[in-house]
Amino acid sequence: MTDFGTRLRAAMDERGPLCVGIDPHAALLGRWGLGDDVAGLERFSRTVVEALADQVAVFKPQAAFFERFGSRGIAVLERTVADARAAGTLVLMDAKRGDIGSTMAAYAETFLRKDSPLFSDALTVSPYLGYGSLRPAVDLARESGAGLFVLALTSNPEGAEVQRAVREDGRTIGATMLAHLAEENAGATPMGSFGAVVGATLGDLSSFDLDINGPLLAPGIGAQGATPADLPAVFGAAVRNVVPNVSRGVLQHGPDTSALRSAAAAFAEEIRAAVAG
Ligand SMILES: O=c1ccn([C@@H]2O[C@H](COP(=O)(O)O)[C@@H](O)[C@H]2O)c(=O)[nH]1
Repeated sequence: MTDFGTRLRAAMDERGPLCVGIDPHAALLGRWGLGDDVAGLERFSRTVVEALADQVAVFKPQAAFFERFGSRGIAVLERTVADARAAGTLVLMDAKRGDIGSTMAAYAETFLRKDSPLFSDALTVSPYLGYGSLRPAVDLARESGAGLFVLALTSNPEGAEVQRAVREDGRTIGATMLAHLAEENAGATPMGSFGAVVGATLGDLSSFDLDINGPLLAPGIGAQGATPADLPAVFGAAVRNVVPNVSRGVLQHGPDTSALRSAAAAFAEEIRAAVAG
């Protein structure tokens, strides 16, 4: 399979970079007139995929909202991933896995082994057991043509306590993660498969080197207060590699398919205008 960085760049060029989250919050299920149950979960996820698959580069299912229903929720997640991929849209599984290396290998098998029912084009991972603990996921992603998004500078205010902590060598933890990713992506064209999560909510990030030759997933637009117009100021020259994520900001317009499509199209247009400068 062509590597994830190449497939993502092609999708971004063709459809624009918007990533829509599939986050079936209980409140959203209620707002859509659905039950907070497995049937509601399935209807919600199906509707989002059918409405938006041709319009977005990436879907980002949030695993937590499926896992809370146990094995039947996981089955819905499997079908959602399969439907999205069959429709030609990339799937970034937001499961934020991270553990000691030997356990990380099992998480990697779940989401990054090609014949797994939850195989996804990319996976979010947490490096806070040490970047090296992610090695089994990096290796399997390379083997499978998949990608990773490593939590570097998250969109929530609490993240700063960890990510902006300064190491003995004077670098912050977040900057260190970005440097690891730049190493993974060295020499890749058109860009590498190993991305960073960097919140769109964070204001000026010019003290960080965001030039990792890989994608930057930017959550925080919409419900968390950031807007597409913020992207150039936050990301500077790296804005070309930004994959902006919107979840509730789009999903709140369902279940009406045309309202979902209009909301996604409006975000996509705002992002296009902001990135074009
Ligand atoms: O730093 C991060 C990393 C991940 N997320 C996830 O993105 C979506 C955001 O949802 P909104 O409804 O658009 O706020 C959600 O799944 C988070 O878990 C993040 O927000 N920040």
